[in-house]
Amino acid sequence: MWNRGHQGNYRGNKRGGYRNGRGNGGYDRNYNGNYYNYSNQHQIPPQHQYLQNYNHQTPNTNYNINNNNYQQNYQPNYQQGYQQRYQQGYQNQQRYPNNYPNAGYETSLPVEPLVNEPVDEKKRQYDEPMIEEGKKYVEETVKPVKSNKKSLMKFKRRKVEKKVTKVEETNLFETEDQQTEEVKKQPLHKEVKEKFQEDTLENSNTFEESISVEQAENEVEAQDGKNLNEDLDEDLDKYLSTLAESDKSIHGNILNTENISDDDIDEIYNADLQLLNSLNTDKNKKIIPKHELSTQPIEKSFYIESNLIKSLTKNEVKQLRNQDGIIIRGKHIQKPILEWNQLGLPNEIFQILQANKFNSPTPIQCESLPNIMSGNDLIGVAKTGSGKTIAFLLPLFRHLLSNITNITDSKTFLGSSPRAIILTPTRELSIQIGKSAQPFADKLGLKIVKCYGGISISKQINELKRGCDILIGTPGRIIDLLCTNSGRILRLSYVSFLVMDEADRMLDLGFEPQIIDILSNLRNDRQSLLFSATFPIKIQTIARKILKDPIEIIIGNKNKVNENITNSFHVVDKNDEKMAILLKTLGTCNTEREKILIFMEKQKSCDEMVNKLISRGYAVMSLHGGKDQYEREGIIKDLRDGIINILVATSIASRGLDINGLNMVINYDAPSHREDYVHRVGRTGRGINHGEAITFLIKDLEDRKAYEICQVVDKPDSKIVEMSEKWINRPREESNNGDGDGNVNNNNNKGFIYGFSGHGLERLESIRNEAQNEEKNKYLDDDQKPGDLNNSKLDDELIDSSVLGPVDVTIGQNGEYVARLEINNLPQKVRWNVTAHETTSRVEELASVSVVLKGVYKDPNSNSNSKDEPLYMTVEGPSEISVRRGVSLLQENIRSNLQRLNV
Ligand SMILES: Nc1ncnc2c1ncn2[C@@H]1O[C@H](COP(=O)(O)OP(=O)(O)OP(=O)(O)O)[C@@H](O)[C@H]1O
Repeated sequence: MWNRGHQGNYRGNKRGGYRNGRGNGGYDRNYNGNYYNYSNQHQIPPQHQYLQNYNHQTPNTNYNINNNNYQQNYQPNYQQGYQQRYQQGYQNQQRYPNNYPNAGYETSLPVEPLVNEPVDEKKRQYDEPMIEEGKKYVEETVKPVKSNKKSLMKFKRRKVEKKVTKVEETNLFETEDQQTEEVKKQPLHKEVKEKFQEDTLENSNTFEESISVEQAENEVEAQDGKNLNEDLDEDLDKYLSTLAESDKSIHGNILNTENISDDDIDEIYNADLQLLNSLNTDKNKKIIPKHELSTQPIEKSFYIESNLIKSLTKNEVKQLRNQDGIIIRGKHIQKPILEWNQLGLPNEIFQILQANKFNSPTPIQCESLPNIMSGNDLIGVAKTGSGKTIAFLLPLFRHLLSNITNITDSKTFLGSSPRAIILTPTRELSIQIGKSAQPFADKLGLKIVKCYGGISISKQINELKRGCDILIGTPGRIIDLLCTNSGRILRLSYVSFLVMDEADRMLDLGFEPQIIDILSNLRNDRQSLLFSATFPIKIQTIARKILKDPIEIIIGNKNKVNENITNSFHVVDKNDEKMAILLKTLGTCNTEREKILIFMEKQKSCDEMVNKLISRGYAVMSLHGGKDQYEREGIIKDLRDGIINILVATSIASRGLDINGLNMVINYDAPSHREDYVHRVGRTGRGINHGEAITFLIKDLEDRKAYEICQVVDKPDSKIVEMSEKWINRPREESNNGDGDGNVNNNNNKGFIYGFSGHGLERLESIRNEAQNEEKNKYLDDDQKPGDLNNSKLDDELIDSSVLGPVDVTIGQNGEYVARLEINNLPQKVRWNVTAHETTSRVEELASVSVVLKGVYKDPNSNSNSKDEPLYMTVEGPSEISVRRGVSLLQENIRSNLQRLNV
């Protein structure tokens, strides 16, 4: 019985939840009203007391719905698990009332535990008090309410007729709390509940599809949005449900990808664009509707040099710059400022700077502020935590205050015409920038809207309809919004100020086309800024295309770790040795007061680490791409507020996070690339604070990682220098040139020695490319390796059209969807690239599929009798959409590599 009920709830949860962006398959939100992930065995509420109890209570609890034995695993633990999660949910509802607007109302919780399986005696002594407490609470306060799909539809139809105006009314409330309270009192809620109970009684036998009042309200809320916005026509509704469907499929699939390393799952929406294009319209490409660009003159230059700055001689300026290791290039460069008052900032801004105790500007601020405020485009590269955000925010505000744009609204346009846009690669960074900008915006009367994936698009639409001066967001979601309702919700034609933060990351992820798409909707004469802490050479080239005659400012040694951070290393023989050292390290920290960020490579490892640390009494949570946006924000807030002191995360937390008191970063799994190292450890030692970074490296296995780290750490530890040199001086199987016929010669074991001398960064870049090639070699059979690296042409007919053409998706034995991509006949470089770990793991991550390389390479020109199948890749996933998406990402990679080779 309970199984059926539970399944119904789960399904209803997914269906009800996705509309408001919460029900990301697997998060038992409706069930317990909080962020509990089925796939995480011991996801914890952020109370220390509870952390400890929890661990003892259900050490073997397994709620992993991916597991085929899910029901078996789940059932025995249901009783205590449900009670625990319920309590956890209740605690969280109290802590985050705004996240749980229906807290205190009916929930879908069953009144009675539904199973009576014997509970392990050992556990019972821990469990009983909590079960009793939970049971009591449930009996006293929670009423069971269920309905079914039919009743929901019936109810929704009635709602549509009534044209509710709830959202407009709620805007009148001053605080969110007040709003929540008032909303509860409104007739809408009463009506929702009554109608639901009525319908529920009528249909109480239909258990399978039961959904809760909360879900129903969510659905109705989404519907209300539609009623409110009569002008949002059917297209929008269709569009939203399309998004929701893809959301559902993507997030549902995330549960299956706990082993992926989630460098950046944030950009899932970016990669979804293609998918959305095909789903949303019959056209293949989603076109951003064009708006007429504003031609109002833009005032960009506000800076007037103060007398003191005027008096600085060239030599003095040079000396000042030398002290901070500043390199500055470009035309019409301004001298740096030394004090805030040399900028002519409005009083309101000045007051906030004072309130924040930002007594004087940091070097990146000193150099960039006068240059930006003189109207220049600018590329700013400065270390993590060096104050780049203020360096672009202050000129942005100044720009908006001086450009009072006259926005002409046509009758058909319903949304916002922001005047400034800040693009970020991740949601977290959007939130972080929004947080820094909000106090200024409040004082200056400017409206900020944040738009990023993972949360309800309809809420963002509603926000945009109320106006926006500054749009902060990730490219994928912004494009979605630009296309929404035929471009009547958001247009960028009035944007005169563009910022791209962590720009290298955005471009590096391969989202250049999306960015170009967005930029093509902006005025050409806008002012553009680009900021980052790392700036690899290849990205610089692209950046220069986007900006006009930019001034380039590089503070300190670019791509280097901030010197406020002490870097230390533990070289271990085996992975297993790390845990003991970690515990010893944590033992020496005051984990009650200090905050620590531990980086791991995989989502699953993060969750496992959390369990281990909880069992030792630490207040810890994990953060990775498998968690939905609400959850991620809640976890960061908990760390910020000191509710937890340790966060275990994948590289998703490596950029933008600015947490006060975070004084240690531990790279339990070392990062693969130098930029990642810089950003990860840059979460500590921010502003004027000192930080500590500890990195574990495995002897012999991670020499290359040591090498990467040595490039960005000032005085690296002798242990890792040794590893790094081992990598540099490694005997290396040099590729032979082949004989031109595709036949492979024997390898010569030529020693290939790189030194540090030579051509600086370019030299290092070429070494790095070599390293990447080495990695690619691992994926290929011996007879594939050497070949002709310059072999760029192959007969067209050898490239089977099935590689780039439509691919069949079939259903496998276990109900999974599978597609096959023939890659045997592709040129070697293209094969290497598409099979490289970086490519496949990114595709797996973005499309929530698994990509496997199969078969063996067969020279298309030779008549081999081998029975093996020629090299191919399989893309496997739980939905056709995800598989097609995986295939199209791989094809895109192949296509761009073929183009590069000029095939
Ligand atoms: N002039 C200043 N004086 C003192 N503190 C400052 C100043 N400017 C910024 N800060 C503080 O320094 C910290 C780091 O700033 P910010 O987040 O802008 O760094 P960042 O350079 O963008 O780092 P990252 O590249 O890691 O995102 C923040 O807490 C910010 O409030």
